Amino acid sequence: MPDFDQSKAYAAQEEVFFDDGREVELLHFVYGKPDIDQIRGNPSKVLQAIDDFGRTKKYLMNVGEDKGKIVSDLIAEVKPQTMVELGGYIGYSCILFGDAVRKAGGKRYYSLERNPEFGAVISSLVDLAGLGDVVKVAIGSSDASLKRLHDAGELKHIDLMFLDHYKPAYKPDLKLCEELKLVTPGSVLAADNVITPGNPPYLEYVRASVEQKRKWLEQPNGEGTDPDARVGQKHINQYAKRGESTALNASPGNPNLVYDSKLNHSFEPTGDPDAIEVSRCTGEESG
Ligand SMILES: C[S@@+](CC[C@H](N)C(=O)[O-])C[C@H]1O[C@@H](n2cnc3c(N)ncnc32)[C@H](O)[C@@H]1O
Repeated sequence: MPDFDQSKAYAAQEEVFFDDGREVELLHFVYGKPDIDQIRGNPSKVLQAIDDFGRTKKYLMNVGEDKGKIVSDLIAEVKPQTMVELGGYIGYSCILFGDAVRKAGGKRYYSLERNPEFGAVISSLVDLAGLGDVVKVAIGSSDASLKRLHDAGELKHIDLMFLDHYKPAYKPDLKLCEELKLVTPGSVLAADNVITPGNPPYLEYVRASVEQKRKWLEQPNGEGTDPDARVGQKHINQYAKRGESTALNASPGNPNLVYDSKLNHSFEPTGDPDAIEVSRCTGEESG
């Protein structure tokens, strides 16, 4: 793994580091750039402008260049027709990966974002980057959006999924995708922040054997809809401001799916160590 280039570090994360007006401030910053006409229609230049804000103004919870490269390389290899991200924020990963999906010959990049203000920022910057033909932003809780897109027949299969939203929702949302047959053998998952802040329940699930997953499913009370206590309370509290429900869907998933799962070490845009877990669904055992 290459070292982190400190000259590219984002500003440090503050106690309150999102949903404090900085997302709209970012829009003014980007659209106020003297070279805005060169930025229009150019995904790399839009990303540069966002990085510029993150480095010189305020921290932004973007995937960043280093971890972003792991997923961009995966897109070039997997060549997904359909890619879904859970958690879009201001559109950094959406623009980086939406552009990579288009270059790899893919058709659709769905960005699922719960906060409507953030969703509006994503749409504005995606439009600025000229990616409106590939990207579709879906506003709402990820599980509700997955169900809605599936039930409408719009989302039939997920070739590659980037998980980067509410940490306790990674595992239940994956299980929902399994149940809806959106994730099947051939699907690939890339999960962000599995070290910072960490996500033990998700890692345990994608690394478990089919036998273990069948045993968990047989447990009398199931897993319930409360966040797993192993995911930090600090992360859970961050989303309390809007009074959004933290209840999780209780899908049984498909325990018969087999994953080949590997940790890829890298860095947050601040330089803090983090990793992306890449899990390839390689098969399905008969039940
Ligand atoms: C870390 S940020 C995403 C960063 C983005 N993927 C990037 O790298 O540019 C997490 C985002 O997930 C959103 N979020 C949290 N819980 C969600 C849920 N249940 N459904 C959809 N979005 C959610 C938050 O509003 C926030 O914008």
